[in-house]
Formats: sequence, structure tokens, C-alpha cells
Amino acid sequence: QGNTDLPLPPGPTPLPILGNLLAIRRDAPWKTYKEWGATYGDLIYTRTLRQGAIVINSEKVARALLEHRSYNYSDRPRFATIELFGIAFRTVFLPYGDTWRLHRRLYHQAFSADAAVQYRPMQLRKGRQLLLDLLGDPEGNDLEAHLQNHSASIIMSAVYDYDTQPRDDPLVAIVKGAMKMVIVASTPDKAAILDAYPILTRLPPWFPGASFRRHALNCRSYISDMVEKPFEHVKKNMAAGTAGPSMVSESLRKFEAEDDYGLYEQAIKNSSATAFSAASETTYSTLLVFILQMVLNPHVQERANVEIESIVGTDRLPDFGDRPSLPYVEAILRETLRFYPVSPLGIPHASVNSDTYEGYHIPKGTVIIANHWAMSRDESKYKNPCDFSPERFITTTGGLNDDTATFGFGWGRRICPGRFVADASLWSAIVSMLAVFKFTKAKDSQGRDLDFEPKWTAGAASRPVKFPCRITPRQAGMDSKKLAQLIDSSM
Ligand code: HEM
Repeated sequence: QGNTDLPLPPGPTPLPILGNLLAIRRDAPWKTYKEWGATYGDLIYTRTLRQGAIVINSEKVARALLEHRSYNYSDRPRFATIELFGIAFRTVFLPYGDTWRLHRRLYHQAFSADAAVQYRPMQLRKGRQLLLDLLGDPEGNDLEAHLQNHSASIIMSAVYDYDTQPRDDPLVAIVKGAMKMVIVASTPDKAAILDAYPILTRLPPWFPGASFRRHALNCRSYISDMVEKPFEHVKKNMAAGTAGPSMVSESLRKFEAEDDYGLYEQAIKNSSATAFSAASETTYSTLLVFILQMVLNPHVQERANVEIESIVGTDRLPDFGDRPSLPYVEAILRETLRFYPVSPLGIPHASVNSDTYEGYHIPKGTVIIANHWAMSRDESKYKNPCDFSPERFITTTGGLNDDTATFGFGWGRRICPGRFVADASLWSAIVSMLAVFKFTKAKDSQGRDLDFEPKWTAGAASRPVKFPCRITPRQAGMDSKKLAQLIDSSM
């Protein structure tokens, strides 16, 4: 229990009304929080307008509070934008309670470590489709789109048994369109203003300056399609007897005899719609980080390729059976997750009751932000943290150390339930790409390397901004026919 006589954790002095709003970098708040850490430590109190928040800058404190006291830190803050834009149904925003527990149960059935194994053949197939897409795009003009398709097609298959079309898939377009609207509409500064002045959310849509209300109405209709349309696809296939296994069909069957079936059906709809949006952006952003780092670190690719060729040869592609024999590839995956957690501040938690930690008072209902980016740059754990170095996970005897670098998947009872699926999607794509391609810098007209400074997008999910590169097959004469043969001989 908290003790109100104790001080709040330390932090920068807030200005009247605005609090620390102006002191926080809008493009990368995680960097500001890390810088503050040098003065105030790993637990910082900050205020934006009326909203107080505690930032955790280290794995140690995150573990102590969000894991060991998970019962008290598994709630979510209620932001005014969430209701306004019609996204309060998403698991990520549900308060700590029965509906959220039911969602977690549904994910556990479909995506636990054991259940996730069933998707591996599909994930390998999708990884190989990605190879064909990359072969046809040697300058990586549509790199982001290929990676997006790969991630979207895996999650649509696992959740809805839906086979996406390689381009312009109608269901993917609905879901992507809805998520884009939500991201534009619910930027942190909008959220902070609407939370501080909730009366604004009740302005009529026609009111001057209330364009966000019109936007919100539009957004709600997109969101409704995002929830209903893929779900209808499964129901239709179940009625026709053609539905393959998926999170939705298996959950519907499991609960069909329950008295309160309607409640389960709603939870299945809402959790499955959350899964798509939570899975696709994070997974493809991580693959983009991987490719960027391969372009910038050719020696890492070469070492990985030597490892793959010594274990797999060149007549087939790697599969999950090879995974334990490929420690360096594993280290690359870990280093990709460590180097740039694509959700740098995770999703905020909230405290259920007030609490005391190391002599500081944490009020009930405080927003708690885990700064994954600061954890990735912890010099006491990661020497030269700004270097991309898979070697940091390799022991002197060539095996892997115990650090799986999974802090980017979050904490305690709210930890990402899709992490095992994500891990397999990432590994199968990374190992396939390393086996077949070399990623290098693009060349200018004189044949010189085109150097560039990597940039990162702002927002809750951050990823590399488009960068120039070349994607070259390692085997001479590799064309789509030969690659298709290699893929066939690997099935
Ligand atoms: C590289 C890929 C991924 C990353 C980096 C990632 C990261 C995260 C993070 C940081 C959280 C918040 C955890 C917390 O509150 O402490 C989260 C939550 C969540 N993730 Fe993931 N995720 C990934 C892939 C996936 C996949 C593939 C799925 C679904 C199959 C998924 C479904 C979810 C859901 C439903 C939540 C909300 C959990 C809750 O509020 O209880 N994620 N993820």
C-alpha cells in the first residue's frame, strides 16, 4: 500500500499548466526520458498537462514493479481518445478485469508456446513467398510493402484462416485503413489535450475546430468493418464446412455450447481484431530493422551465411529443425530485437492501488511507462549499445548466452501474448533471407556506395524510414524459376 507522506519519484520541474510537455521530444520521447535518467535515475515522475506518469528506465525496476507486483500494475490508463475513436474494445486498452482475462485466455489457446508450433509450416511458406517478392524487387523499392504483406498474411492465416492476395487484398486494406486512421487520430499530444479537457470530446462534430470529432466518426465506421468483415469470412466458411483451423474457428467451436455464447462471441471478435493490428505493424517493423542493419553491417551477414551453408548447404532452404544448430542467426534475431525495440515505450500500464517503491510513493491510477529504448541502451548490460553486434549474445565457446533480449515484448500479466508467433515469423523470415540474399548499400551512377544516415519514424510504433539498398541473390543465375525450385525442394 502507498504512503502519501512519501515523495513522488524525482523528475524535471514541471511548468504551470503544461507540465513537462515542452521538454519532451515529440519525435522520440524515449530519448528524452533516457536523458532524464542520467539526472533522476531509473524511476522518474513527469507530468503532461494534467496527466502524471512514471517512467521506468531499467529492466531491474520494470521487473520489480511490472512483474513481481504484476497484480498491481496490470491495468491500463483510460485515455479519452480511446472511447472517442471506438477502439476501447481492443485488448491492449481493456482494463484489468474479466473481459481482459477472457481475451488473454483466447490468445493463450491459440498462441501459447505449444500452440504456436502449429503455424510453423505456414510461417515458412510465407517466408518463402517473401523471398520471391524480394527477388522481383532488387532495388527494394517496395521493401516495406513486401514485409507488410508477409506479416499481414501470417496473422490473417493464424487468426482467420484467410489467405491474403499478394497485392491489394480487400480485407487487409480494410484493417490497414482503420489502423492508419486510429494512428493519425490518436497522437499522444491529441490524447493529452483531450484527457486534460474531456469536455472537448463532447463538442458537436460541426463545431469550428472540432474536426477531430468528424474524424472520429469516420474512424468508428472503419473500425466496425475491421472487426466484422474478417469475422464474417470465418463464419461463412464454418457454415459451408470449409473453415480450416484458426484462432477464431477453434474458439467459436470451443464455446458454442456455453450459455452466454454471445459474450464469448463478442470477445472472440474483439480479440481477433486486436491480434491483427498488434501483430502486423510490430513484426514487419522488426524485419525492417533487420534489413537496415544487414545493409550497414555486411560482416554480420557473411558470418551468418557461412553458418547457414555449413549446416544447411545450398540445395535447400533452412527450416525450424535447423534452428538449434544456427546460434549466430539466433544471435542476429536477438540483437535485432535489442537494437531497436519497435514499440520503444511499450503500451502504458496503470497502477490499480497506490504503492511504495524504494521510499517513493506511487499513487493509485498512475500511468506507468516502460522505456524499452532506454533498456536497449543500458551500458552496464550492453557494451557499446549503439553498435549492432550479435556477438554480444555468443559465449566464448560459440553457444548462446542466457539473455534473450525480449524486454521489447513487455511485462508481467500484460506481456505480449503473440510473442511466440512473432518469434517464429521473425526467425523464419530472417534465416530465409540470409540464406538467399545479400543486402547491400545502393550504388550511385559512378558505382560508389550510397551512404545514408538511418532515420526512424515517430509514434507509438517506430521503424526505419525508407533507405536505399540493393537485394542480390547469393547464387549466380538465381531467377524466379530457380528460386521456386529451391523452395519446392525444401518443402
Ligand atoms: C515483433 C513483434 C511484436 C512486438 C515487438 C510486440 C510487442 C508488444 C508489446 C510491447 C506489448 C505491450 C506489453 C505490455 O503492456 O507490457 C504487446 C501487447 C500485445 N501484443 Fe504484441 N508484439 C509483437 C507481436 C505480436 C503478435 C504476433 C501478436 C498476436 C498474435 C501480438 C498481440 C498482442 C496483444 C493482443 C497485446 C495486448 C496484451 C494485453 O494488453 O494484455 N503481438 N506487444
